[in-house]
Amino acid sequence: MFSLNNSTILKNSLSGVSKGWGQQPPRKISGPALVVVAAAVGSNGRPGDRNVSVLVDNTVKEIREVSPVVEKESKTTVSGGVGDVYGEDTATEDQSITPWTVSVASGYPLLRDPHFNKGLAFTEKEKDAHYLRGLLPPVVVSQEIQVKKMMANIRQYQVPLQRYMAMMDLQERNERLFYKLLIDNVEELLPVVYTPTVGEACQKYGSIFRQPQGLFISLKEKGKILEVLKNWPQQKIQVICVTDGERILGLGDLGCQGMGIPVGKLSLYTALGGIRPSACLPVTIDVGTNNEDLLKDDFYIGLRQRRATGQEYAELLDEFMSAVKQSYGEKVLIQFEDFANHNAFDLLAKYGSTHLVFNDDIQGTASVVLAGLIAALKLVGGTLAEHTFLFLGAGEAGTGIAELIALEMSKQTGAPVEETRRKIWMVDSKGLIIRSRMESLQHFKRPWAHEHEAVGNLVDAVKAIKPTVLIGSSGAGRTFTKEVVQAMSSFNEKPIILALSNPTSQSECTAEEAYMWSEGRAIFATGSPFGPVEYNGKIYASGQANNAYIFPGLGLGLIISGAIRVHDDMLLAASEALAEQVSDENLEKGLIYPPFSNIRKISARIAARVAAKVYELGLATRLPQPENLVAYAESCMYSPAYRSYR
Ligand SMILES: NC(=O)C1=CN([C@@H]2O[C@H](COP(=O)(O)OP(=O)(O)OC[C@H]3O[C@@H](n4cnc5c(N)ncnc54)[C@H](OP(=O)(O)O)[C@@H]3O)[C@@H](O)[C@H]2O)C=CC1
Ligand SMILES: CC(=O)C(=O)O
Ligand SMILES: [Mg+2]
Repeated sequence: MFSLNNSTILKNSLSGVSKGWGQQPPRKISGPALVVVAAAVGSNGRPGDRNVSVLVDNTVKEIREVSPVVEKESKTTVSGGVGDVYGEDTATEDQSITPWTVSVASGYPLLRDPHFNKGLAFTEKEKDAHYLRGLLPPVVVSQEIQVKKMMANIRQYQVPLQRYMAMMDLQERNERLFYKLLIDNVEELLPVVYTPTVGEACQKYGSIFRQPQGLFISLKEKGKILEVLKNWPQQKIQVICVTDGERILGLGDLGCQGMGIPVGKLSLYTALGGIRPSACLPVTIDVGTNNEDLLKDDFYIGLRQRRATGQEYAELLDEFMSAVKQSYGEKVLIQFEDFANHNAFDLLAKYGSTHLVFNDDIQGTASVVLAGLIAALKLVGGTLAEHTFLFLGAGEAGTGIAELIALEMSKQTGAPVEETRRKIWMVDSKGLIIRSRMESLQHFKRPWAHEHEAVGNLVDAVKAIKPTVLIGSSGAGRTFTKEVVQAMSSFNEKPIILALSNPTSQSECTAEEAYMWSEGRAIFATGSPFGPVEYNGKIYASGQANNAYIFPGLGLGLIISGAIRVHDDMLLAASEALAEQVSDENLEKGLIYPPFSNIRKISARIAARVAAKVYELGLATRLPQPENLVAYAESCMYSPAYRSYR
């Protein structure tokens, strides 16, 4: 679909084109939306196709108008007197028809277009101007009433997945209302559109699939990715979130069904970071799956083959990265999400110097955890370098966080990073990472292999290392046992314990367990949200250590400055900006993150700090630098309020 704002047809009136149900005769309009739909996927360049010129923002653009193949054969009329213009009713199952339509987005199609639909909020004037009379009941309601009604509806669903589906339905029906709902009720709806519910949605994505919400690029599209990108209705893309579905949260390989993750992340880019929805493109690269259950599942939506690896994988990714740059330019931000670590680090290293890329699991998580630690120091005292860190899980999240902490320590103390890394220890599935294991370690674990005797499990590692900070990033649930938390609490007055793994089922421990086993002393945060906990008559609220605090603001900062590369200093800037948003009041409650209810203000501040760093590093292309970056960032943010249609 081509969505053309404030457009007027220049030439080639659409009168020769068949009209679909409820479409109006062709006419000149200056309304909200001239939408020309050419949804004939796979029908490129057939005889009968022609180009149509339209005026978009004072520029003449050519679009391809696709002819229906069976039009000539379908003169019959189906019962009820409705002309079977497209032949779709009379065609037999073995005849081909083309699913195409060309329409002006008024009348019925306007109600079916999620970008422009306002539902019951169309005004009387709009109903007249846009052929909506009779298509809607007489009432005209405000967006606020619509929000109230939708929230009441959503709250009636007890099952989280039903809430998720209700939100997705809304997004496909009325995009602005979806974002208004999400922005105004962010703390309540974040767990619905994001972790933990999005995890279950991905597991069941095949069963609940209704409408494509992003681009599926599989091995079948090899050699054609540039064309595939053109099938997406929007062409002014600023942010892409891409996954290959191999490490979806802590749920493992979900193949093509990982699509829920880029869709969810990008809805946060809009709701939390103010990036226009039409500028966001969710992508799933499908190279197969090694998940046997999915391969056997009738409802699985992806390629039914085991994962392609090596050159075949690399070539598809390479074609994708080139096509993206060619289609959207140098400054499109590409966020890698939930790739398995054997690809994630390599992709980041490979494209980090040629594209504006960012790995959320490695870098975004690092930035959010560092922010939480900077805030936590106000509660426990000392500098970063005076603390000792132990990670359970030495993958993308764990080693990414560790590296940023070591970098920040190095900046603060002047000591080389090789030295500051020694304050950080890691346990993986084989025990403590130590020098004697060096030969067998993946490259990203090697900097963390310190001299020590072998330690086989977490509780012994805690007792041996005596960390002040324990961070869970293993994806393995319930690994912070009573013994582990009690050991941490035996030598720390206020142990800092972060259980980062998602979704809730994979959390290293629950909030209740953390407070109970530490006798209320833990400074605790989790990747997925937990409600407040009462222990010994006192209420404890834990924060959410999730990269959702960082990537929307970081992305906004990169975009408003026209950044061409991501640099570690930008991650540090984002951490500092986030840590500064933690108030004394938050800290008094034991919270090391500010509430999500303020997230748009927080994102604007993060964006401003990141943009300032982009300018400072000479990586900005939007010149001159705005004087007040916070105000500028706020002014650039998407608002979901309805627009008035002429
Ligand atoms: N809160 C947030 O914002 C974020 C949370 N996460 C979460 O972090 C988790 C891990 O993600 P990521 O780092 O990308 O995953 P990786 O697969 O890259 O790393 C997982 C690591 O955990 C280790 N591990 C797995 N099981 C165990 C176990 N039972 N005991 C000890 N170590 C174990 C693995 O060991 P080995 O190498 O030996 O196999 C590996 O080192 C996921 O649940 C994810 O949802 C991720 C990003 C952001
Ligand atoms: C939050 C996130 O990015 C993850 O769990 O993978
Ligand atoms: Mg992730």
